[in-house]
Amino acid sequence: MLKMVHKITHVTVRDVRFPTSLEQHGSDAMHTDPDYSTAYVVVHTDSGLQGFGFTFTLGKGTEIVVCAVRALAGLVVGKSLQEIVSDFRGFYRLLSSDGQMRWLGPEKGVIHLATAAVLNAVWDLWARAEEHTSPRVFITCADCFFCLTEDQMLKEGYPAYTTSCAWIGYSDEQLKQLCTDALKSGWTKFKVKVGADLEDDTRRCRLIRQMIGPDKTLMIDANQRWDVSEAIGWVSSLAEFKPLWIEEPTCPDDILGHAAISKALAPLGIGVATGEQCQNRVMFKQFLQASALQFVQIDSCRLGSVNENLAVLLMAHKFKVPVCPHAGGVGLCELVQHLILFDYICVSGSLSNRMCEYVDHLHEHFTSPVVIHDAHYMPPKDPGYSCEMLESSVKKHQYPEGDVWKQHKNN
Ligand SMILES: C[C@H](O)[C@@H](O)CC(=O)C(=O)O
Ligand SMILES: [Mg+2]
Repeated sequence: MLKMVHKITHVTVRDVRFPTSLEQHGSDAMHTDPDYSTAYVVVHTDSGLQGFGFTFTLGKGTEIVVCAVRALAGLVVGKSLQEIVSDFRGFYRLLSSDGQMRWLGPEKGVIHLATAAVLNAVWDLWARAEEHTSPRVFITCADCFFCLTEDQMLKEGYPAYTTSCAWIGYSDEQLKQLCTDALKSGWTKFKVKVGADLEDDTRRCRLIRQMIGPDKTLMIDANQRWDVSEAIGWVSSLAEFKPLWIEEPTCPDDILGHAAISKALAPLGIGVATGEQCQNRVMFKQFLQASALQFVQIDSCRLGSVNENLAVLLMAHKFKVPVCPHAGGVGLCELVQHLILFDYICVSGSLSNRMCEYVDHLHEHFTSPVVIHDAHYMPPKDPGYSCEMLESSVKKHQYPEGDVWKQHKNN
């Protein structure tokens, strides 16, 4: 129950970019020079309470999302938090179904990323107003509270896998060193980027499988590089390394293509995972209906914030398909940990074949960074949705005027 009304007075948005491409962090077969970035939103209220939110992008293009957030801001200013949360579905529709702006989507692309950024900030505001972490707010909303599973999360955390060892632009030496370090820190599940060159993929997968041994888990991620038949052939060639899944084997919109790949790879024991570029819940519904994926990868900033992610969690549960969220980028781990805890505590109650991605970059820029212990996400403790960035980091990385970018231009 909200103690105050919290009327939204204005919304600010900034283009914040990190030059991750310089060291090839985040690189894959399709995104060879990603600069991890956010369109960073602050929702200001008359009570002084603020909500922080963002969506994730790869550098160029963030300015377009910033424009879209500005266009949506008019729908938010003047509303009170109380009004919003008493009909959150109505508020979601207001943002996603504006008579003129919905032509830009609907519920896909830049306008949907902007919707996610604004709604993430509103969820953060709500959780702060309730002085809870977001899972607690979701749990309250869902009217369910399973002490056992919650206690287990507090003690053990939620299982994670790492993608940080094997970005496609990393050398074999780097891969070996990072994998050695990760094994020492207790990681048991590893994702390798593939898809540009089969010989390289074979060498890198062999290297990592040799290092982690036969019992640890390996996943591969092609980031949409192939067509359907190429995907089947390429992944079959890598089957000897026993990947649990092939992620984004082909165009993320090709639902029937994913179904064909799933069918072809099932006898090899390899599942298909996708979702980080799945536009909305309607597409997820069809992926599930067509048995086109075996692992659902929700994304806290691609879908329309918590609202749409909750819908996908429920559908995945109905279809008995495990959810293994996409995270990483900048801030995605911070947000998605809330969603996955909610999924375990209130929806699935299962850890079977489930794990959340973790990427070890840029957490130091957040006021409440994720806590990883023994390859598990430990539940967040600070009130909010963990979206707030350090003001000093925002100023330094704001594009193009931040010191980091001024310096970059001069080099
Ligand atoms: C461009 C991003 O780094 C992308 O490669 C991330 C991704 O596919 C993943 O984390 O999975
Ligand atoms: Mg991926």
